[in-house]
Amino acid sequence: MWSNTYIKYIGANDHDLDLFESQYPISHGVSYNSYVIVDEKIVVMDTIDIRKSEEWLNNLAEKIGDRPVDYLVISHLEPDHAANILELCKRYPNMRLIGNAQTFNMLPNYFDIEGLNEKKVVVKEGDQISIGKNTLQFFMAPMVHWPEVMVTYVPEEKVLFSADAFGKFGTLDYEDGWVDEARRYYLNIVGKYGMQVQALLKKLSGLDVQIICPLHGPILTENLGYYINLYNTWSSYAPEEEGVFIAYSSIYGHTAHAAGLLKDMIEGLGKKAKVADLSRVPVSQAIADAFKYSSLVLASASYDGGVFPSMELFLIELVHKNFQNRKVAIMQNGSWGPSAARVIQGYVDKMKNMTLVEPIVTLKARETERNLEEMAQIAEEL
Ligand SMILES: Cc1cc2nc3c(=O)[nH]c(=O)nc-3n(C[C@H](O)[C@H](O)[C@H](O)COP(=O)(O)O)c2cc1C
Repeated sequence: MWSNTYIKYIGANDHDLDLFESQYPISHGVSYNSYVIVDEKIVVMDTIDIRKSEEWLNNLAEKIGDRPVDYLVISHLEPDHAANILELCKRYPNMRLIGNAQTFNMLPNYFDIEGLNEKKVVVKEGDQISIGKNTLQFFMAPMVHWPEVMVTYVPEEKVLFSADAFGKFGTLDYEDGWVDEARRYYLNIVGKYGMQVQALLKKLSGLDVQIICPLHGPILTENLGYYINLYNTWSSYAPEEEGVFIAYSSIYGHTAHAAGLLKDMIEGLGKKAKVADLSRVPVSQAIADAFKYSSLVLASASYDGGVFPSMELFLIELVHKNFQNRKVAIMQNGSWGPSAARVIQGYVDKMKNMTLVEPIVTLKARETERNLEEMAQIAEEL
């Protein structure tokens, strides 16, 4: 793990949590990162999830020995980073808490901290605090993805403490190439707030950042342009890759079969296509793939005069995450009164700048010759 003369990692891996934020499956766990800056003052950069308090307190003690903590910087109050604020206040009664006005509005919702008024140091955009050889400089990042979020820059080390930005699922002892789990993390958790992320990226572009210390996932030490470009793509709702994501919901398998045929047709034209069964793939994965590719196919069985539930959940999430700027095609299946397309279209209408590729394909169980012709047509146009 990267560290330098002043900045030390004191976080912990969680290999056992099943669902992050009670909804995202994390088969390779997650890390809760926390850092201590050991300078003339000792500064802790965020605490940690309650599940790893003991390990974190031991890590901190190992780095600072008997020296007391002077400051705790609170980047935001989400419990996976803030659960130990009260505990740290008890251990270090003279410690000051650094946050912004909104941090201190919200802090009493979580903890009763004795003497909070004397402990708090309220910072605003651009404020600086000297801690010895180094300086902490604060930049507000409201709604990335909580209202009180702020990031901290240490100009002397060219290090950015980026809060949840540039984070990912997966523990630090699991190597996976970063991008897939960072995409799933970003688009599901922060995806709705593209505009606010764009504002933060604009602010950061004026800083000489060479190291990014996020609150989940590895410290980023090289090739930062790659990560920043991806964040720029994701937050501007642009596709990352030309290709078609075919998301289907099927009860008996006919729609699944048609989705597979469409994939073959698209690939036959030399284009990239990926298929996902929405009843089996986690919706967070399907959301990440929908954002990754330039075109989306929504294919579903009809269900009780509407659309199959796994498709409806996916559509609700797409709208919620501000999904936009894509080509979209619709396929419905219904053996007696097809109703899926009407519902799907209602959701697509709520998304910005979507181009519907026609015709809408209606299957009545098995695909017909006519269906195959229609599918060939949408394969061409996607
Ligand atoms: C509970 C239930 C409700 C259904 N509701 C409808 C419906 O409203 N309209 C319709 O045409 N078919 C309905 N169907 C039938 C399926 O949509 C139809 O068999 C379709 O061809 C299934 O495609 P699949 O093989 O991809 O699952 C329903 C099936 C079930 C199990």
